[in-house]
Amino acid sequence: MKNYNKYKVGYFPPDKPHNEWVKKDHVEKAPIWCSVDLRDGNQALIVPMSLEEKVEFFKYLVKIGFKQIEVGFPAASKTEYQFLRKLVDENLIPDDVTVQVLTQSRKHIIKKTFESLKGVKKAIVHLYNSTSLAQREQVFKKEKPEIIKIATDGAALMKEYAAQNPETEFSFEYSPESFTGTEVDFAADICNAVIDIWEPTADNKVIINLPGTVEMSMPHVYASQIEYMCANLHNRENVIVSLHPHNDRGTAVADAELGLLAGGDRIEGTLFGNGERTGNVDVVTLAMNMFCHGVDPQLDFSNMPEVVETYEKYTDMKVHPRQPYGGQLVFAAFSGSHQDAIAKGMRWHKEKDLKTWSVPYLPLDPQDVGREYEADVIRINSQSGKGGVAYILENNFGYMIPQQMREEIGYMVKDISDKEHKELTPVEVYQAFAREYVNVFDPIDITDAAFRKASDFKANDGMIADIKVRIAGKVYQFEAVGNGRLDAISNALKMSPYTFDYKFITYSEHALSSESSSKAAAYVCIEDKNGDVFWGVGTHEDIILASVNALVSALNRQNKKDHFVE
Ligand SMILES: CC(=O)SCCNC(=O)CCNC(=O)[C@H](O)C(C)(C)COP(=O)(O)OP(=O)(O)OC[C@H]1O[C@@H](n2cnc3c(N)ncnc32)[C@H](O)[C@@H]1OP(=O)(O)O
Ligand SMILES: CC(C)C(=O)C(=O)O
Ligand SMILES: [Mg+2]
Repeated sequence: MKNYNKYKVGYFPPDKPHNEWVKKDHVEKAPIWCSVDLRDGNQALIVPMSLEEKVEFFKYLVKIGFKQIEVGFPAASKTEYQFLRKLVDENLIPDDVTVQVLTQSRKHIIKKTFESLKGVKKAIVHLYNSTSLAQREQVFKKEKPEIIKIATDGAALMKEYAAQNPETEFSFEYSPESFTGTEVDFAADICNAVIDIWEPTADNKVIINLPGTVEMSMPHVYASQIEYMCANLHNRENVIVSLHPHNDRGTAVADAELGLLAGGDRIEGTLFGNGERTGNVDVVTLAMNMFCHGVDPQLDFSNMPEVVETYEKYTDMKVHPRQPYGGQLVFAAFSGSHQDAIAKGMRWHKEKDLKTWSVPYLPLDPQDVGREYEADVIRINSQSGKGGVAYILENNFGYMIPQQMREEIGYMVKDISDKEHKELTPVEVYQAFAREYVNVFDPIDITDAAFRKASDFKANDGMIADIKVRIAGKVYQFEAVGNGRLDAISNALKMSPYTFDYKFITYSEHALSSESSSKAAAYVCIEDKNGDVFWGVGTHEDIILASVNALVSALNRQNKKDHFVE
């Protein structure tokens, strides 16, 4: 590709990173979560949310469990301002939730921001100014001390306004915006200058937010920057280090996870990663990654379909079908070997009554996020296999297909999908199976069967079958003896003028639990003299008649109509 040499690394990692965090292998506790859906997410929408939409989305974020929510940039627009006023005036902010607002470090904007907060019980005021080399040179055209002054002037002003509004419990947050393109020692200097003005205490900590405003490096570099900041911030014990990764390189989640290992305490992100350009870090993925490591994320995504629906409704964005945890297809297995392993894994878990989850190919139990095994997991197309088809027939329709029969049904079903070039629904799978194997009564149909004990028969369970059978349109009556009812029927059928060349290979039966509790299903396999096998399935309220139907189905599959042409 041309022009690669137009680019160079634009970040400044610490000279001697300790990278101690590498020794940890997972995030051990939930961070403080702050949703920025209503601010960073909203400012990136083609049409930002209306006031009513923001109110509804706010309520939903509260329902999920966010305790800190950045509700907007009140100085930006009337809607933003009025939205905050509505939350305050109509008492819509629960006592355990703190709203956060963003402000540039400019006098009139800070003033307006504090006005918008009048009467609120608790609030985080979030101040930012850009600190990167590129922004200093190209946008602000200022040297480092002047950039520090922008931050400290704003910080001092915020302290004044807060003092004038003692009815509100204010917390302060500062972001060296464009942190990832800022020399780490300068980032520490500017943050420390702000911290020194705010003088945090154990009762009133400040938040230093270190944004990956533009994601510029590999995640371990961002984490080493976070480690450096944690080691060099003044009054660290009274500072909450917050991370705000964006996803320009597609690794925001990794930035956040490694950043937490490196000392971060708090995460700012959005549902499904909505936000500027490629988005903010996806809080759903982050939280669910913790969940799948056995850590309570302190956010509730147990009804993921509802989360997706709500997100799509208010942002007018779509959740990608392969979006981790939330996408429509993230639990779906179309391919045969995956289906086989999942079906066996699910059975294993059920039989062993396991308390921890380890089903192959399913890192998460779909039911834990409100998804269903039947509809979401095993799906059938031309890549599917016998295990998947058998799973569908058993779990959706109650047919426990014998092992030896599965491969034949698997190929029959996937051939249909291949020919029609489409996914088959469970009902279509069942219909194909039923059409081909179950109660096939043409050209042979036993219309009447009666049994009586054969008193002179040597075997204890000797039976006589008296059957009426229609074969290719003609009706016959035969009577024969056998060592059981099915054997007697088979022998009676062999009395017909047509040659039926077969021997029994296998027979099995079970109650059909899902279709009807009073029905039974029977499976018969017969083999001709060439070694070709024919399966048939029978269902009936009477288990004996189910087995008769299975035999007749197998015979009909062996002997098509042309067999009976005289
Ligand atoms: C990474 C982020 O997401 S940061 C948040 C970004 N979000 C938004 O900007 C959405 C809301 N913003 C707005 O509605 C508007 O930008 C407002 C109302 C805040 C300000 O509007 P305006 O003053 O008309 O315009 P604008 O934001 O372009 O201001 C640019 C000026 O502010 C300065 N400026 C920009 N950001 C900051 C900052 N954080 N602190 C101090 N000054 C700043 C610029 O250097 C520029 O200065 P100049 O006038 O001397 O050239
Ligand atoms: C305002 C800041 C925190 C921001 O959104 C960013 O840097 O991405
Ligand atoms: Mg951002």
